[in-house]
Amino acid sequence: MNDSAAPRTLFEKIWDRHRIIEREDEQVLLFVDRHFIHDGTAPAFATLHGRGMAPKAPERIFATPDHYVPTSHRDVTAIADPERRGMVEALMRDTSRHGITMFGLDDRRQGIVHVIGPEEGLSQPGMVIVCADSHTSTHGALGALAFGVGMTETTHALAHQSLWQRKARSMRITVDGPLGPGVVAKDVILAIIAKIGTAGATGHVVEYAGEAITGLSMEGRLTLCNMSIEAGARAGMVAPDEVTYAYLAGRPYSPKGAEWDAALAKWKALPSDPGAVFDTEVTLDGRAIEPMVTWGTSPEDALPIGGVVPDPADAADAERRGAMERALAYMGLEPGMRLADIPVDRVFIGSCTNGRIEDLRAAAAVVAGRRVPEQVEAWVVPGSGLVKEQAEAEGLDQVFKAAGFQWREAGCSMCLGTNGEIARPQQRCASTSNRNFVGRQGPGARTHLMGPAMAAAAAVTGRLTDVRTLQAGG
Ligand SMILES: CC(C)[C@H](C(=O)O)[C@@H](O)C(=O)O
Ligand code: SF4
Repeated sequence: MNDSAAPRTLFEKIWDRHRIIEREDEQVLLFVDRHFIHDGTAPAFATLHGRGMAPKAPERIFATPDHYVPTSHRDVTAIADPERRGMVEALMRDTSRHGITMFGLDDRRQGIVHVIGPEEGLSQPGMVIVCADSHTSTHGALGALAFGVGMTETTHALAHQSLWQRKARSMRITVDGPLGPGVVAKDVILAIIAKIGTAGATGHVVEYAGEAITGLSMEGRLTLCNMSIEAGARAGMVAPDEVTYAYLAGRPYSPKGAEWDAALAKWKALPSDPGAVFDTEVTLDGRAIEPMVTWGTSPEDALPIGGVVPDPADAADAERRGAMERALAYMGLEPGMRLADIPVDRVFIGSCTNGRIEDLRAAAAVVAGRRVPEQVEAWVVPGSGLVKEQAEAEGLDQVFKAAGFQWREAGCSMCLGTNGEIARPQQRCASTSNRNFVGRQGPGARTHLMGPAMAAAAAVTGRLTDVRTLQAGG
């Protein structure tokens, strides 16, 4: 406990509460409240078993298969590729051997690990949360310190329910508001990364603040924190507030009754104190943010949809010019082309960035009464089985299917394509995921990142489109 009077940040408060011991080299052993695992975690269990060890606190570990699962069916034994089937089966074996809660393919709660943690109420304010996955930053939206770890650290976390960490620097990104009509969390985070770059937050834990942030729903905050890692941050977080508490109330693993009241009292003490000092401060004007799309092969290659493909000749230096030239060659784009003239072949609405119910509602609102042109293949992949169920209860699946979309089962799917669901070489995909790297959605596949309503607009027009032109007409 640290009761010192010096004002502290949210990050510092969580850090102080979880320190066990500190080494001479300043590494701190941190207690881990929650450990999420997915179907890529088998190597950590293999190491553990090789040493004759077992997880220390199986009740703090929660598992779901997401990266290797098909979204065309739910039958593990029918996964044709033996390696992919093996990854899912390994998770089933490892979790059942150690009594770890598993949301398997036969469970309606299965889904992308970063969707189901918040959805189940497992991710809570003030927690330290880890997972062998870079987008663990997502859970910071609840006011937790959540970060991705490698396989060695995962093994350590399984064995000891703690982790050696060096304290990161703190950064506050303040986005003043309000946001304009049609501008969503995805646009905010793409605008932030376009401004500070993919290394802009390296070595930092980011706290997002300002009217544009506090005005976001919990789902918007999850989208925002999800992509913190694309700015190089160790973690991203939003201070817990009434939005957070309303989201968590009544979720399956949220505290109940007197425990809820006690938790709430603790959570309310978490937000950064007035006068708390951050190592780095960044400010953006939320009113100036417009619907964004990426044109290149890095999340920082993002521009407002009203813009044109940039000219490498205008680059600040030779290195940037080279990178832009390579990106444009890969993307098959010419400088000066209007972004809104770029045709798409595929549309992917899903992922841990934008596969939640509000994302599907926003997309369906644009799709309703419209049709996907024949040459476009459009998919909706709900982030979890419960998101899918909710969407179906609201009739959203019918809206998508009537427009010509495929309505799929939950998983990572085309975000990364480790389950085999990829775009073909040179196919251009409007995608609500978080990475547009070379080959990310398949060898030679070209990814344009954007928000869910923007992806829906691309689906029904067959090209990148300013969604506001469709929304204005109702
Ligand atoms: C497979 C996994 C380790 C990886 C990650 O760490 O993020 C994946 O989820 C991704 O999005 O690229
Ligand atoms: S949806 Fe994409 S970004 Fe998220 S965990 Fe899966 S592969 Fe990674």
